[in-house]
Amino acid sequence: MKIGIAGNGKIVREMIGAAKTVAGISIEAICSRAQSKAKAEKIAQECNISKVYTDYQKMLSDSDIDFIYVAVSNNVHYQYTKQALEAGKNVICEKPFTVKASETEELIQIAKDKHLFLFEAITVIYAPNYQYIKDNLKEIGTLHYVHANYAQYSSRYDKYLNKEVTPAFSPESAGGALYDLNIYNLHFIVGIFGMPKNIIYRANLGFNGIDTSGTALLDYDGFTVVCSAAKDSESVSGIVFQGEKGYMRLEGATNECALIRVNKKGETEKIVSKERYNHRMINEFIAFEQMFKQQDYKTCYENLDHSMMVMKVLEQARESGNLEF
Ligand SMILES: NC(=O)C1=CN([C@@H]2O[C@H](COP(=O)(O)OP(=O)(O)OC[C@H]3O[C@@H](n4cnc5c(N)ncnc54)[C@H](OP(=O)(O)O)[C@@H]3O)[C@@H](O)[C@H]2O)C=CC1
Ligand SMILES: O=C1CO[C@H](CO)[C@@H](O)[C@@H]1O
Repeated sequence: MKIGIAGNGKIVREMIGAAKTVAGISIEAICSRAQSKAKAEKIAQECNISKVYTDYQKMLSDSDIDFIYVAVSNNVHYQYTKQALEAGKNVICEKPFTVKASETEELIQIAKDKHLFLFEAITVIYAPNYQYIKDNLKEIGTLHYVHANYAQYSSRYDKYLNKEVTPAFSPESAGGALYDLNIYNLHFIVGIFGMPKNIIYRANLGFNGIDTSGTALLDYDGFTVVCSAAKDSESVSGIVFQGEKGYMRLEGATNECALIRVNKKGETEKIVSKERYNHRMINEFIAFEQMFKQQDYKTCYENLDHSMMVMKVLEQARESGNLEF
């Protein structure tokens, strides 16, 4: 799996560190807009990447590359991914897939038509602890309440308060708490329970109309799920599943899926900590490499069906929260 990276931001360094630990993956090139060439050059130098591009089309015509990792701001995921697929490259696209559900639908169709791999870089669905909860949730009996909360005071929020808007807080870049953090809760919940019957989103809007935090309510048969996320305040993050026979709690940030506590009536607490690597992105890159090596389009396209469902939920939440992008 020979990867060319589009982007030079915070996640790119993390991805390089994680992907480099996976056998079978190499990073061939990095591409940045001309105005930010220096940032890409610095990453290339520090991370030992041999090629730096400032022209995306040139990177797309590089025959040493078979995958593009799209790690630019959310509003340009669609454009970058579409161009890559049309150039015959497989793509790993950062979360959230696109701004609109119809864009994701179109990308999936192009990938299928061209028989290419298309992965959403979403840690959650590749985490062993997510799979554990999915497989074992029935142990706690009939569910009545689920609450997911991912609250992390953003390293960019102080700038935002000083009216310096980074992509993570910009409506033009499709940033905000729903698209940046609550997306992880939605992947987790939709991955387990499927499409909700009804979705509403109530946002706390900042001075530029971005949701700095907010809560989505997802109605399922017999129970409601609360999905909250905050970039403007810190709290205890996690997901609680409450059933008639007990409760299960995923501890910590939803994208980490670090630890599960299972408490069943009359039993001592069970702690589950399935195999984890020292970076949350390693599991997903192992899975991508395996699917590519085994030419496992079936799993890839099943995961795309899941991403598509999440995009529909995300879009309904955005519309219900009156977010202006
Ligand atoms: N999987 C994970 O754990 C994480 C995923 N992410 C995702 O990664 C992506 C990038 O986030 P992050 O690295 O934090 O963002 P940064 O704000 O650090 O970087 C933004 C990147 O987007 C580029 N960019 C911004 N606007 C445009 C544009 N109009 N056209 C082309 N490129 C543009 C910037 O390039 P330039 O320098 O030229 O402006 C820069 O490379 C997001 O989609 C985010 O959701 C982020 C963090 C964690
Ligand atoms: O996806 C993400 C996960 O964590 C980050 C914070 O550390 C977020 O900012 C980010 O966009």
